Amino acid sequence: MLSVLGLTRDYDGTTVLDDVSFDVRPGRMTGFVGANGAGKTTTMRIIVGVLAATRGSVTWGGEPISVEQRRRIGYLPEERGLYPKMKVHEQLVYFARLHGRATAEAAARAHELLDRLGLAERAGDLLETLSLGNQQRVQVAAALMHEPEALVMDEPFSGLDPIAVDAMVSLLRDEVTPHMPVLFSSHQLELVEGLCDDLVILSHGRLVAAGSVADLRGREADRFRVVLAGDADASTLRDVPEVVLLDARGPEATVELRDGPPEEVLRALQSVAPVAEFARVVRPLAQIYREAVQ
Ligand SMILES: Nc1ncnc2c1ncn2[C@@H]1O[C@H](COP(=O)(O)OP(=O)(O)OP(=O)(O)O)[C@@H](O)[C@H]1O
Repeated sequence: MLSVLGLTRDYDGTTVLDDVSFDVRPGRMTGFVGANGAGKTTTMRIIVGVLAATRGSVTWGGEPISVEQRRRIGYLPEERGLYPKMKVHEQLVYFARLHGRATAEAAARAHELLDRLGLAERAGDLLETLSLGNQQRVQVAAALMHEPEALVMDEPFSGLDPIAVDAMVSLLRDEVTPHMPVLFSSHQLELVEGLCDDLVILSHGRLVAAGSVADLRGREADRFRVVLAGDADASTLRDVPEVVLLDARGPEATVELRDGPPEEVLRALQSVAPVAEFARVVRPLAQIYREAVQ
């Protein structure tokens, strides 16, 4: 497990990251979200070791992270870091060689990754001749070239079209092993929602929420939407002792379960009126996010 403990970073006396602690659990995708300037890039840079913390630490497996461990992280930097005048395939091999990979092995891996990302035909082209979205795909391939043991990716999906996002998501899913912690920042909440298991939310340099998406949603796990059949008035559900009626409009209502498993509650509701629909309310991630940063 990769963890940050009490991370704090000051710039010229201004604290931009304030006592931030969270875990990036292995084998799970952790989405890292927060408004512009919240401190995500700063945190990621500290994790990979290109920026020093003012206070706090980064650990891997419970021990302070070593230089060697940091080399085994696949990092996608925000500022990107490819050579515009170098050919795509050559460039990927070069990055893998920097990580000590043999040339033949690196060449095969580069072909495989370019193929997975739909860029096989561009292998021999100069990077600068690719569209920005395609350069982004090459950047992701570069981060994966040395078969990293952890991934830290700063907005890997920004600027990608939906097809490219799908290819990237599928590639990441294949690359993530059960031992691999993965942290990626994004402003695309629907994407994070579909992809991540855990979520870390920063606001103004402070941690406001961290945990599994299921847990963060679970705060309202017992909230159900009820639609009564016909034009029955849902306000009559006020008399059902098993629920608290939160909202009623025509035949539709939102209720919170007070007592008992959902099947029993449904039976209690049906004793008042025929029920056409009874479904747990799942809060969209965007709502969890807005509530957390408010
Ligand atoms: N080199 C620097 N000198 C001074 N302030 C900096 C420096 N780098 C970052 N900051 C400040 O630190 C704060 C956090 O920035 P950071 O880039 O970590 O945020 P972020 O969450 O990644 O934002 P974004 O979503 O826009 O990428 C911002 O207020 C930024 O202006």
